[in-house]
Amino acid sequence: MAWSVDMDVGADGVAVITINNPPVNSLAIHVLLALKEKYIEANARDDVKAIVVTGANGRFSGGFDISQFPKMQEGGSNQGYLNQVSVDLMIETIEEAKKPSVAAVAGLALGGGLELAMSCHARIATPKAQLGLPELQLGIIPGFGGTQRLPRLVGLTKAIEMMLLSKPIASEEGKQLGLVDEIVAPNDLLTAARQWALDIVSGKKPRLSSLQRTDKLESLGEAREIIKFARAQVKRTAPNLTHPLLCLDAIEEGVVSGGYAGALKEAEVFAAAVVSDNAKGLVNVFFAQRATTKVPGIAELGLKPRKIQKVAVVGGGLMGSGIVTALILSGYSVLLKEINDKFLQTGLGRVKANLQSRVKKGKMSQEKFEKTMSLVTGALTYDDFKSVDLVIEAVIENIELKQSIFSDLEKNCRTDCILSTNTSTIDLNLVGAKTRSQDRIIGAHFFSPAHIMPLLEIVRTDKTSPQVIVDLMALGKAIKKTPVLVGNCTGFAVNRVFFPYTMAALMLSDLGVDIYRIDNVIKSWGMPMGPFRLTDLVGFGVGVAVGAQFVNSFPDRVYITHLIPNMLEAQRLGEQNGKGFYLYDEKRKARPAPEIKDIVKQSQADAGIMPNGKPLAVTDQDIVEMIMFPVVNEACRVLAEKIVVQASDLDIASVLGMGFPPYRGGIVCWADIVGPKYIASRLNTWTKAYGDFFKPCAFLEERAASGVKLSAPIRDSKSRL
Ligand SMILES: C[C@H](O)CC(=O)SCCNC(=O)CCNC(=O)[C@H](O)C(C)(C)COP(=O)(O)OP(=O)(O)OC[C@H]1O[C@@H](n2cnc3c(N)ncnc32)[C@H](O)[C@@H]1OP(=O)(O)O
Repeated sequence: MAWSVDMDVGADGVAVITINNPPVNSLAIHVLLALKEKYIEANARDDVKAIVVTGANGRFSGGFDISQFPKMQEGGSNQGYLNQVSVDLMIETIEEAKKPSVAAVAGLALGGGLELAMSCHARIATPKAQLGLPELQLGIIPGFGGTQRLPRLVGLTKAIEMMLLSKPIASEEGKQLGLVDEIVAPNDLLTAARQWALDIVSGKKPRLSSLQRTDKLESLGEAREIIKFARAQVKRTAPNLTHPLLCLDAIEEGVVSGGYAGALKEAEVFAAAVVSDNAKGLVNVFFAQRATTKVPGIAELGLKPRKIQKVAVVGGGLMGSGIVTALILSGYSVLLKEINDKFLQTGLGRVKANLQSRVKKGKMSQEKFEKTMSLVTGALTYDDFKSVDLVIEAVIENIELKQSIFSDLEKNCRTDCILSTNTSTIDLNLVGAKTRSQDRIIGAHFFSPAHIMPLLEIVRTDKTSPQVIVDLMALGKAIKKTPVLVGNCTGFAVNRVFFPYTMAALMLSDLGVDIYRIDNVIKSWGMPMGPFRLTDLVGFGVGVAVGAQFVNSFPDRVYITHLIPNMLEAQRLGEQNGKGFYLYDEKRKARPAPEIKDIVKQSQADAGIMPNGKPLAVTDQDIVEMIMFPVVNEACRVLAEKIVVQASDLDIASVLGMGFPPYRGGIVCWADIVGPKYIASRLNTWTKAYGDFFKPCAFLEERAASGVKLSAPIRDSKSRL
């Protein structure tokens, strides 16, 4: 896209420099260099008294151009001028220039954008501007002086909060804190900024250099305490992350040794953070999230999503009521259909309870609750289905039942109505087998609880029309989900890729490794819960049913254990009845269940796979690898079969669907960082010792041998999509 940095010198002697780099006026290196050039020119020109810097099209700047990070992270380009921006541009060219600068901020001033504004001698903003330093969410730290100037403008406590939480603030709060000097209407922005700049020249307003200020900083002793407290918080809440601590190091250096020394420290730690694995992971997640709707073969068609106004949900169980909740929360009218009044009332009750929990938490007013609830209408027949644009079927996983519902839907809905199913296991071609509407049949696979989990797998068959895909993708976005398009196979993308997660853990238990140790290690590594705690949450009944699907579909690579059936036999159903691998109190807090020792021992004896009958000795790293590498292996199969259109889809799906730690970048990104060669060699070793469950697939072996990343596109295999 065309970019420019333009300068316009007015008769009043103010040079207005405008950054124009759509869509968010990001500060790519070439943009920063052009900005520097304009500043040098403005400072040299006799007809310029002061400078105003602003962004085109109502946005100041979204910060440094994030798309330039991956190349640096792969070593394809060094950081070059990026490391000099803080001193060379922000300090020497802008802040210390003889002519004053004022930032005219509309829309966004994030990251490097806000850092540029803070290098100016004043900031004028529009009421809706958003100001923040969200760099930490990308695994990096502010690198253009933000760690120094923000504490000097708003005080240490608030600055640390804004940085550690990557949380922007609006103009009004900025004004109260001292980050913004004046708020004006958008039409007055440039006039007000020009005037402020001239007032600095004439001495009516002070010329303030943020880096030199100390008036907002706490005393040294107090500042050290605040930083110490923040460090302890980071270590407790994000023990696997180092960049928040690096950020605090830079802040502390500035508080102790002055802003300039702090800026030098910041540049040093910024350079290290940019190439860290956490930054690689989080930057990957940033782009992966935005790439899911750019589907090759569909995006080029230029189809516009049709308007969906009314949706019918068939089935008011846990999933159905969660889906209804997600829809009405985004303002959709919904018909909830059940087979009898009792089930209908239960379903509506669940929707009500979902919303009431928001009211209780203060996230929703009573008035909004009533308005939202009024969007759902109950139905016991298909009489009103002619009025709906989309149906989401969410009944139990029974093929005959789904087939009969879909043939009813075909009879009762308009011919342009989209017919979707929330099935997580059944082949979509079977679901629609008794209809002639295959082109408008599609999977809408929500994750439980559907009104909370952010992922929506959109499953297409080879007959689903592109228009229907575009429509459902748009609906997904409208209800604040990240829609990921996947192909039709057992478990689709997420459940399929993660089925070895539990199986590997079960094998480790049969090998003699303590289940609570396994869960603790996996949790410390970054998953929200270990495989045994997850099994309890999902429930043993569901676990057995889903497990059977995988055993049927992929018999070459399953591990079958007696542990799960034995637990079921002992009436341990998981969270559902308060006892599984853990015991649960009324608040659902889990604690180990010593009484399962015998069940575990029995399973170990039945399996008979412990080396020489003794428990396997493993390190924590072995545990992580023996559980996560089989997951990588299955991800490779999903890539090879083109169940997803791009590796980044699997990354974001693993993060949003399974809670894979985003700072590890998603399953494929992480595997590329660890190295396919290492992963394949470990899997081969375990295959020899424990069988084909671990056997690396052809795709993984091939990529390991060729040195090509797993995430690199596949060129020659037949698509399943
Ligand atoms: C040295 C410095 O300290 C380092 C830095 O400045 S690092 C950058 C710090 N800035 C950020 O983290 C902001 C990141 N961006 C965002 O949070 C959001 O994109 C936003 C709030 C700016 C806009 O959100 P929204 O309007 O919903 O649009 P969104 O879809 O996210 O972005 C629009 C497009 O701009 C791109 N974009 C957004 N910010 C970008 C950035 N800083 N660099 C490059 N591209 C960016 C997105 O990738 C997207 O591209 P696409 O249309 O091709 O997918």
